[in-house]
Amino acid sequence: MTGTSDRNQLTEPANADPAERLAVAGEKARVLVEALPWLRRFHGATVVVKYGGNAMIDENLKRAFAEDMVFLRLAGLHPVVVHGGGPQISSMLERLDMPGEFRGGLRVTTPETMDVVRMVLVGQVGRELVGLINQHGPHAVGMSGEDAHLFTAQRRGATVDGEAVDIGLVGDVVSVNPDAVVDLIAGGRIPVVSTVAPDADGVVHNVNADTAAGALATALGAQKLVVLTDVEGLYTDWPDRSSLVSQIAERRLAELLPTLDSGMIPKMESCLRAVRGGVPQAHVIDGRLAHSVLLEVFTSAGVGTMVLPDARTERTEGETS
Ligand SMILES: Nc1ncnc2c1ncn2[C@@H]1O[C@H](COP(=O)(O)OP(=O)(O)O)[C@@H](O)[C@H]1O
Ligand SMILES: CC(=O)N[C@@H](CCC(=O)OP(=O)(O)O)C(=O)O
Repeated sequence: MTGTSDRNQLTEPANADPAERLAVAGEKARVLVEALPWLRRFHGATVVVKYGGNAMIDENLKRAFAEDMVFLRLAGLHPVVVHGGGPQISSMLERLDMPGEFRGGLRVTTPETMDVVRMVLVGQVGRELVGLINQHGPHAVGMSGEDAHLFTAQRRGATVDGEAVDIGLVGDVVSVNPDAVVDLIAGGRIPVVSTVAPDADGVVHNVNADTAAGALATALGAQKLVVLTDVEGLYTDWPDRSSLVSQIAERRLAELLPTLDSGMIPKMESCLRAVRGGVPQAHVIDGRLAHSVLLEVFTSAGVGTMVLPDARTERTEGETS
């Protein structure tokens, strides 16, 4: 392997002396043993992973992400991938010489834009992820919010400077029928979900992928929601780098939400929705770090920011994964 994944591996120089080789082997064993309690705890658990945006444009990171999903599956967990693709949609719109405006963090979606969103998310980004995962075996099956009533959307607007504005065919998820995802999980597959969704009249809407991931995690009764992004986690006083938090209670996050900038809003709303909906823990982690999902699930220190229900924050001192 090359590039980013290499830098994150424990490498052993070919000419290392025996003492050095023993030290490296000991470190590898320590890392494996550290995973033991987390393997036990999350065996059989459903973990919804939102993969998207800027963490999704590097080829090595994409391959590492696919490896992580297969690793989780083979370790006895049930990963469910919900993917975004904002940058990919924007670059396709640019190639087609079509406007690509965002308002209040959401894409203004005309019927013509919606055709491109659907084509890129379902036909391109979803297919590519499925292909990368399936290089390791017949694991991944792609689907969209349109399949088997998975998501029903309701048109929503955006708020800009306190004013409600119309942004076209953009929806919120108002109901989830997770049966098809549950069937795939029961069959040992890894569902890979693209977030376009029909409204009650069958008109397809563009749904923010963070929002959809939180709704799906709740409907599945997932044990974890993991949202990848392009920063280390949540900063309580962005962009002050000393304000990164490793753990935050639901109530404190709700207070903080109105102060967040647009990119972080749907992610933290999604984590809050999941935790309030019964998901025991939700995480925002750095997708620029190869294998960040494995580090989050299987190491005691974890990575990124963990959102917990208020009742659990005091009990989890020293416990992160
Ligand atoms: N409080 C905050 N903590 C962390 N990041 C923040 C915060 N407020 C705004 N951001 C911005 O949100 C961005 C992540 O959102 P976004 O660009 O939509 O992510 P992605 O492309 O990974 O979906 C970060 O790169 C950062 O610039
Ligand atoms: C309504 C809305 O804004 N939808 C998003 C859907 C994709 C997405 O959410 O992608 P990321 O997770 O990569 O940002 C969009 O059109 O860009």
